[in-house]
Amino acid sequence: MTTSLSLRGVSKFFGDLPALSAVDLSIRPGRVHALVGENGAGKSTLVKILAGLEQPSLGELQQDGVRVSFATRAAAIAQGIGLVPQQLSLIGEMTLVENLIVTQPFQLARRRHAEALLRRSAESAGLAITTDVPVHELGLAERQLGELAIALAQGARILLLDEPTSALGPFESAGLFEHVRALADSGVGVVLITHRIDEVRQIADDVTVLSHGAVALAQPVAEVTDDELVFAMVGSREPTAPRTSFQSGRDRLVISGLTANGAGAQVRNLNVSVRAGEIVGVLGVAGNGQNVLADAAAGLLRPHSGSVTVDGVTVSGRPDAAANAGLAYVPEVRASWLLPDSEVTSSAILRRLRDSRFSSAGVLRWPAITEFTRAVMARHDVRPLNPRVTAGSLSGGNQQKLLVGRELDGGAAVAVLHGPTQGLDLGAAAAIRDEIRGAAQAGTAVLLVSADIDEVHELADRILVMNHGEIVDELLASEFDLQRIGRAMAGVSVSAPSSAASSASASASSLSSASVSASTTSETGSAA
Ligand SMILES: Nc1ncnc2c1ncn2[C@@H]1O[C@H](COP(=O)(O)OP(=O)(O)OP(=O)(O)O)[C@@H](O)[C@H]1O
Repeated sequence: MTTSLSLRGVSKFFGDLPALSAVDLSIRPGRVHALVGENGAGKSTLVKILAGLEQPSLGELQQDGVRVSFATRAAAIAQGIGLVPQQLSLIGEMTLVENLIVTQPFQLARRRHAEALLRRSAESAGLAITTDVPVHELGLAERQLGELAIALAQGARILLLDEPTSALGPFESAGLFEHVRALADSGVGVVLITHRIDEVRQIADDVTVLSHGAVALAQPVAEVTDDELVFAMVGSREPTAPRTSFQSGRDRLVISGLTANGAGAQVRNLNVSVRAGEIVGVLGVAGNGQNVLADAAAGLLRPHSGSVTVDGVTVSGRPDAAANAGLAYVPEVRASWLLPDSEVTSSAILRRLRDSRFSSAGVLRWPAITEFTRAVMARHDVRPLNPRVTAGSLSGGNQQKLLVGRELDGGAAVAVLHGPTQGLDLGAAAAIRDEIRGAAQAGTAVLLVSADIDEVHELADRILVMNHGEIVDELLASEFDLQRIGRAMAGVSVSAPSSAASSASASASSLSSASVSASTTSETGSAA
């Protein structure tokens, strides 16, 4: 059974601030509707209204042409509205089956029934999921597919996907889109929030651009050009500064013989050093140990063997020592490094609690903290510029700007950045890349772990490729070769004979097309 869902003249105010203004939008069976717009444009708010998590201040929802209201998430689920939120919502200690049961405890009291339902829903959509381990042991891509399977098991006929690909590499994104396309072809209506124009082209039938809460453009994708989309999203901007060439400095981050276990992955015998002023990019299909490398480099994981030093100080397994040695860290999951329920001030000084400017004799100095927070927010364009709002009320992109800004401010010795621009719009991503270049210019050694090949291409002086927990290839920026990187990411030996290379050619060509169109995005981002 199919269903359509629309918003008619919907506005949403938080206090006096309008997050949405008189928005019309229709989601139709069998069609994928892309929702794009700058950070803070109102995309997540719109999706939350469709999902029953927020109520419109004005206007109405219609399902199959009839006025409806979803007072709660459960009410929307009952009407077939599935949601995969931006911050993944699964409970880490539970399996996917248990996560499904807690959403519908009455209907799914029997575990065997819930498990069969989840498996059946996943299989019918071709999703490979693991149902018998706690969710925190799954990689991000697997969790995303798990959320999708749960939405289907709940009977979703409309799927709301809030930036499902922001932390995924091109392989996982392509895989996810295949499933989404198949679901749409079976009659499901899909809303996809994304910042990437190549993704709009790849999968969407219709596109709506939100700008400052209002609809700036709404058209079938086939009838709109990239330039029109970019202009509707960002207007016009100054070009970003190119990276000046890297002058070799001393080793600041040294990882020697590192073997460690982390969330669902292992790294083996890694040797990486990053010099002052150097940006080393790490690429790999998600789940191949990049997050373990990043956590270990930040001192958060105790390795089985090997060590991590920052300016000669051993920091492995010692996050305090890492912070004292001047290590900045932006983890893949930003929620773990911010305090969403507290005012932005708390998140801004989280890593500076012992700074004498902000506390003395155990007493916090709030005027200084508030002033500092306001300055961080202003410097990094975090909106709204109000230190008193909770960090969790900031849009996803503004949370990311706060986090990256907080970490890079103050001249770090080493910066370990995992997906620093994920979830950012073109302008904000360009600003963060400028900050990363600026930090390197000032002598910070940067380890940049990213799923975004274009970003690594644009920033890195050297590129490492990871597969199955090992570094399988290393290239200088001047040796950048997409086919070679694609083969290494796909686990095909770099010096593979042509028969093996041809088996990887499908992945390499999908990589290539992802990147060609993605480079359109970043070029427009910098040129627009
Ligand atoms: N619960 C809330 N309380 C106060 N303001 C909020 C709340 N939720 C959202 N906002 C504000 O509404 C505006 C729109 O936010 P929203 O999260 O919808 O943007 P977005 O387009 O999804 O951004 P992003 O791309 O960064 O995720 C922002 O200014 C945000 O700060």
